[in-house]
Amino acid sequence: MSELIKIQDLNKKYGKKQVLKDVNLTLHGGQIVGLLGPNGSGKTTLIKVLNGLLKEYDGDVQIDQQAIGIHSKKIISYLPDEPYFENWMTTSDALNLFVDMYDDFDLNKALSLMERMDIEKKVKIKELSKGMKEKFQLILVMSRKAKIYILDEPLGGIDPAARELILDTILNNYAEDALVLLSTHLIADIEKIFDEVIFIKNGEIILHENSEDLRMKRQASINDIFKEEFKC
Ligand SMILES: Nc1ncnc2c1ncn2[C@@H]1O[C@H](COP(=O)(O)OP(=O)(O)OP(=O)(O)O)[C@@H](O)[C@H]1O
Repeated sequence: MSELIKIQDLNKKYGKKQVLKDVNLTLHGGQIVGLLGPNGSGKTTLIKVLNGLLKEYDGDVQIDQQAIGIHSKKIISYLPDEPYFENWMTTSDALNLFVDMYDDFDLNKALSLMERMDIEKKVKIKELSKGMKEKFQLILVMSRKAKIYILDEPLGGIDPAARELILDTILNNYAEDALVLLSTHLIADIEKIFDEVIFIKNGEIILHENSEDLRMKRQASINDIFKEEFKC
């Protein structure tokens, strides 16, 4: 499968604080990759670099074998950790925005997922609950036919009963050769869908492995291995 993300010697500081240290990482298509680390370990910072939202860093980042720019923006479908809708927007305004912005947006897919998750077509987004907003945002992101999906905490505000539906939405809505990079704290709920996992600690990648190999080697779940590594 093709090399979709290649990071070499990435270092990022906020003021004097080093938040990403010598990050080297190569990720291929056809994989769902879990980006796992405790609060403040650098997950969102790394994700923002990949999405071109943070431009000041040292090192080299290639997306689909090109520098971050117009091409990477086109092929990455990104779910940020905070909702980005304007207060006045209805769900149908947001759908129209995605139709206008992205050639690869599948409106029919979004409408059918909204129906499945009981989200109405003309409701004001600010009147949706936190979890409903997150579901709606995930629907928009997964209804693009992107090469790379980057999902920052997609299960954050979703109730346990709906998590399976969200996982199902992720699993069934990406092309076989696409890459899904997903950060989460809810490892136990989601680990079954990971092909690979990355552990990040104080801005350093301390582990990057195939999840099945890791489980076999350590005879434990990813959740337990994570707890052991981070002693929490
Ligand atoms: N805009 C900023 N200015 C200064 N420091 C920042 C800024 N954003 C993040 N940091 C710091 O960078 C470090 C990494 O933060 P980051 O948000 O990437 O962590 P995270 O792993 O995503 O955490 P969480 O799991 O809590 O979301 C933290 O120490 C944080 O305080």
